[in-house]
Amino acid sequence: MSRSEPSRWTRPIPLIGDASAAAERAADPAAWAFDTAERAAFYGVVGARRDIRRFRHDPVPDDVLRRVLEAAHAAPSVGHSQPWRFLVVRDAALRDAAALMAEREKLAQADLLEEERARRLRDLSLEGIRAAPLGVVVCCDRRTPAAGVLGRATFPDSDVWSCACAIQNLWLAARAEGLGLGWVTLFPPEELAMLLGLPEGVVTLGWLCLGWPDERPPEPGLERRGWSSRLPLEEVVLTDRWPGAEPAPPPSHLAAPPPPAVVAARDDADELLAVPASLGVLDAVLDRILAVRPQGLESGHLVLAASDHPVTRHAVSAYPVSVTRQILDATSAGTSQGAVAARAAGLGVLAVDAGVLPPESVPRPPLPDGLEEIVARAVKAASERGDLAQKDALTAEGVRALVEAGRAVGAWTAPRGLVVLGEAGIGNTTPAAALAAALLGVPAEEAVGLGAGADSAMVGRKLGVVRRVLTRLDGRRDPLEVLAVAGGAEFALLTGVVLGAAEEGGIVLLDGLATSVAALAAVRLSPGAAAHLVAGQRSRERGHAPVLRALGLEPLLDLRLRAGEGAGACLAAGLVLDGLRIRREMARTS
Ligand SMILES: Cc1cc2ncn([C@H]3O[C@H](COP(=O)(O)O)[C@@H](O)[C@H]3O)c2cc1C
Ligand SMILES: O=C(O)c1cccnc1
Repeated sequence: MSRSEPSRWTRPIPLIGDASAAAERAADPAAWAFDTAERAAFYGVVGARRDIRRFRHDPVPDDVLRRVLEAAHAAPSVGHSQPWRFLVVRDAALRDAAALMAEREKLAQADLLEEERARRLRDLSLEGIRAAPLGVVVCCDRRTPAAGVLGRATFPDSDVWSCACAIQNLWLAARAEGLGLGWVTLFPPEELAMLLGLPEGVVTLGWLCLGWPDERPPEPGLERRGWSSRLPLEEVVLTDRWPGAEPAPPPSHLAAPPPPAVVAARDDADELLAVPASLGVLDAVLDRILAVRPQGLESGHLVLAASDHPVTRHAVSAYPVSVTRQILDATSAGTSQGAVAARAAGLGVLAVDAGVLPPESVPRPPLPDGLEEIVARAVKAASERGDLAQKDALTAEGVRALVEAGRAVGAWTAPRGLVVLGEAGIGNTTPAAALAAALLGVPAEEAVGLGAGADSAMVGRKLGVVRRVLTRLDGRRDPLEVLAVAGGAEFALLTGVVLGAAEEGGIVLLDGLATSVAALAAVRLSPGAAAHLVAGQRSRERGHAPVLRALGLEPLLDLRLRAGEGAGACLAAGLVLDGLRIRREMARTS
């Protein structure tokens, strides 16, 4: 293919927004700083901010007031919600009433203190409320439901913190202007709200006295009066974990990609002649892949693990057990849905028999480089199988052997490209649901789905089995134990594949629920594995979405598949390989 292109295209500079280039940012990460004198002025203001208690009567010019209020309004707020309202109180009668309220509260609180502290509190001057020409009451309008504001659902009080940030901005701006500010919170909040006529759902953060200061204290007043003193920085800055906290768990030998690799992948993407992140979810996935594997990927393998499941004796699948053998044989013949999808995406196929009866009728291409023997030994070690309801799916020894065999398969596959996971096993959506419920700590109903086509009576039986497994587990979450009690051979093997591939710096592409729970078990064993995972799709199976959420992964495709065999992951693999090719071959700018 001959392409004529200039050796380098010029970088399109956006006419709005951030015009900086990744190359500029890399050349001098500190270039966004203010100059030395400006920084000194800023720290000067921060260091000279004081809580002012004595004020002059001179009026504050409107333009100065506007500037400090603009600074307050420039504060950060949760989800950019701007929950603050600044009530500027000029009415002397209102200020008198507020001062009286604060004085009463001060005396009431002093009565509760021991004598020395009480005397100091009584000495605290609240005269500023009357004397300062302005009161600014910062109110927080809390009437927006927390769930509707980005970032507030988990920290419902972050709207009030935003208002505190506004107060700090106002305070620093006031100091820079030479104004004094005193923050008074000695109010019963409901009384202050009543005085100002605040509606239900609007709260105050106290009263700010604002005016020209009639004192210029070199250090904080409470410090000067010996109320307290500034702690040394070393006492308030801690490292990593709270002193005396439980020692951190031993670090997993797998680590997420180092930050420079993540930034390098982003820098590289910035050079493309394309709208930044134009490929959306795919671009985010490509960035993650290239952070782990800067050299990229051009092909890969579908690792399809298959196994029988004694749980089928409880009538939990709409299909006979013999179908598993058919899928595996069709995979060997290159004609199963998963095998064809793999071929279409340019992937090789490793069909792994983790315990399927009867013996094959189509000869299975043996696994390469001694993996066949490793897997066969593990399958033998894991020959004791259970029905989940009464007996654990596997023994602890069986799980260990299968994980280790999977690890060898992953380690072989990862250096050769994408590691695409697939599974086959009639009945396996029941253990998949049990694993999901156990690892996520959710009830059976949130994990059990229709599988290959259950009716409601069958779903009821699946629920019954999963509940019994969860009862037997009794809250235990150790991943290897969970795999033994609630899993099955292909799950343990695929968990190992994820670990082995991640240890080799590979990228693992997940399919449906079964492959994703196997990956979740791997991540619970070794959190660093998470950086190596890509969610190919979100399937229709009930428990799949919560498992992907727990893995922190956004799926590339959402086609309501219920295919298994890695078919969805292969479709996604095509997309990923195309995306990587686009990154490699498209025009770059400088
Ligand atoms: C013909 C056929 C081909 C499949 N290929 C994958 N599965 C998928 O369905 C099975 C799990 O669903 P359940 O738990 O309901 O049995 C697994 O083999 C899975 O890979 C298939 C299922 C069938 C019937
Ligand atoms: O979620 C899946 O991958 C799935 C669903 C139904 C049957 N087999 C697999």
